[in-house]
Amino acid sequence: MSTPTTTLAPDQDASAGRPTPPDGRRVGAGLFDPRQLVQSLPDAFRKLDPRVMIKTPVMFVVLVGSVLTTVFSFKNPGDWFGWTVSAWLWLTVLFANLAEAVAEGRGKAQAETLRRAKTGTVARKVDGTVVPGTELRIGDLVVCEAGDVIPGDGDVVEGVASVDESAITGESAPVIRESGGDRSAVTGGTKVLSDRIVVKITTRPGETFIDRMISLVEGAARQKTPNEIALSILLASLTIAFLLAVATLPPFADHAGAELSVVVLVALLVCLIPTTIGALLSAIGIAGMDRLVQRNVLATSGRAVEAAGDVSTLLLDKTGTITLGNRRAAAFLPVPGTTEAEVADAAQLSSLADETPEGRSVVVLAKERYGLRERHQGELAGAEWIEFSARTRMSGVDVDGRKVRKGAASSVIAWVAERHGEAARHARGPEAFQDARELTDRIAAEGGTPLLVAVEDADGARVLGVIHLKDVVKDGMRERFGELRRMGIKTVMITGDNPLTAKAIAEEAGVDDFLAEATPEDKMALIKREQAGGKLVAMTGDGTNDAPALAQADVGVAMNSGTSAAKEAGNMVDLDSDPTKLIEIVEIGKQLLITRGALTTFSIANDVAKYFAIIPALFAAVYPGLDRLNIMGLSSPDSAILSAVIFNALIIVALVPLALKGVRYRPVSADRMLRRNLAVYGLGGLIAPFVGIKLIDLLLSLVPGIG
Ligand SMILES: Nc1ncnc2c1ncn2[C@@H]1O[C@H](COP(=O)(O)OP(=O)(O)OP(=O)(O)O)[C@@H](O)[C@H]1O
Ligand SMILES: [K+]
Ligand SMILES: [Mg+2]
Repeated sequence: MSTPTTTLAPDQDASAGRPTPPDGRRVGAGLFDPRQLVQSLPDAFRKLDPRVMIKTPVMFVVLVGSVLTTVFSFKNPGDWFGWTVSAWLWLTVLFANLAEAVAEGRGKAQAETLRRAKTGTVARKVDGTVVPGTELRIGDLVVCEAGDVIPGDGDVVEGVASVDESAITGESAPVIRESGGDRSAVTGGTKVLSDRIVVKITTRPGETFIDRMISLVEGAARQKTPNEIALSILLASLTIAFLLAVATLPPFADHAGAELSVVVLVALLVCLIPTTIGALLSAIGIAGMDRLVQRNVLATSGRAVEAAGDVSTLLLDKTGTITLGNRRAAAFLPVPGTTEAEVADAAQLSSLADETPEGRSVVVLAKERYGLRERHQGELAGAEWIEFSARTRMSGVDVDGRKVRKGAASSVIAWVAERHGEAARHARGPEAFQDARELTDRIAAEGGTPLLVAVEDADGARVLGVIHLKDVVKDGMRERFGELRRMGIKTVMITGDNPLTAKAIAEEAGVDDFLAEATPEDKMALIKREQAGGKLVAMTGDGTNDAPALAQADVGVAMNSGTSAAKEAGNMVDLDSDPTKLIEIVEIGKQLLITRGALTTFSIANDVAKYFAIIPALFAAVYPGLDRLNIMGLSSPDSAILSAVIFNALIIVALVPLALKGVRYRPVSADRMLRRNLAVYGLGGLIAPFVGIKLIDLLLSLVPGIG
């Protein structure tokens, strides 16, 4: 294993915890540029293919209507009305396709950049053979050195290196990838900047992370989500109902002595069926995915994004998510009978090989405050290092017949108790730990993490004192959790820390609940319990330990810096490896659902008004009394029908920016949001056409020959 030539410490993973702008939006994201409409025009025409159109039944009906009215117009070439209606019906279909094309267009540029990262890598296998990156198989071991582009996805099995992941994250600062830990996954297409690593390939060529990212941002892998399918069925049913209703009109009109042309019937049908939402539905879904991509989150399915919108329980890690995560040693506190320097010395000794941020901070504090110099590995030949694990909650060293341990109070006390057996000096049993307990409880009550330091030597096993680890709750957490609460989401903090510390931090941060001394099994059990109560659960994770829970959660966000297992198990990956992102993901999911709901409401409401424009127009000649329904006072039957058709088409384009950007979103309960949106978009949907159609009618009446 080569030593890293970079000075970047592993916890300085540059992307982790990168500050996002206050509103969570990257510059440029969500902005709508009218030029996109023009750029997407060719795609909009391509989508006129009936095999593509049939996937949106509402718009397919409009397409058929356009063909019918066009055929009719060819038969009656002198009928300007038929031609105009046909033209606007074609525009309606085109506008719908345009909405989808614009939504897709935003991912295309990103896909292009990604493709560039992919082309032509070669892989050097450990056995010395060189093969093209496309011929790698799962399990192959490849060597990557400074300057190499990593040929495929995998886990580092040997070495540590700094890697430039800007090809996928857009972030130029290098990150550390190393074997063994929760930072072992590497992505094909990223570049090794220093050192040498051996990577075990975990995905087949063509199915790599970048391949998946490309199909994702291009929308190629997009499938309708369950909610979209349900809504599509509703829209199709409405369409069939209106189709039947319109079909009964000719006999009825015949009977009354009125004559209804194909053009008028098609125009009526198109105005009544929910074309607005039919046209915008897929754009809304794509835009939701895109909003996630803009924040460097990749969802494997639209379903995951939707689930994020329905989540009612959020599991958040304490360290690094709610707190800053650089938990540092702040003081060494001796129990009566030992000195501070003794505690510092033992603490430092136990931490010399402890690469966790906590371990390194202990070494630093002992050096700074107590002038203890770092002992070199050479002086400690024969030492057996005990690495920290979340399960044992301890770390330490066995050297020169002396065993030193530091760790969570319960673990260290158990370790000492196991050792001194019947020794006289510990005859008081658990009470012997009273002094230590008092110290740890005091630290924990302030939200600090106490680590007990203990030794076993010729004098027996005993607790020496306590290390006070300090961590700081991130700014603005209380407000964020307040927002989540208003949305009706319960937040649960999960930590391996003791219950007292957990309680103090939970109170300070304002989470609803906490789970202390949590093992991976506890996490899993918690998720299952919440789900059994019919709730959707979201969580983040990075370790192999987290994989089962990530898979079980409805929304499992894996950190890009984490292990391949975690990334495989979750249904989202955060390229920035920022666990706080989960909160934004939920907001994006909610916004997606709300946007879809709002535009559906608007669509159905705005069709009602068209009724009042068209029905009186149809029967004005035979039933003059119906003219009372003509509350808009439209100038003529032809103008009324045409105005309604034109409005019906234009409203689609007018709403494209809203569909892409999402409706304005505030953290309130789903109930209040629903009521508010019914009021705004329902009422708006009712009123807008009255105004719009009247205006168009006025404009049309200026054209000679109409009205
Ligand atoms: N380097 C270490 N050496 C010894 N003990 C440690 C070390 N780091 C942490 N501990 C102890 O182990 C406990 C569990 O740590 P772990 O990292 O699993 O959870 P955590 O960081 O407290 O919470 P989170 O789940 O949010 O990461 C800590 O509360 C602490 O008491
Ligand atoms: K309509
Ligand atoms: Mg931890």
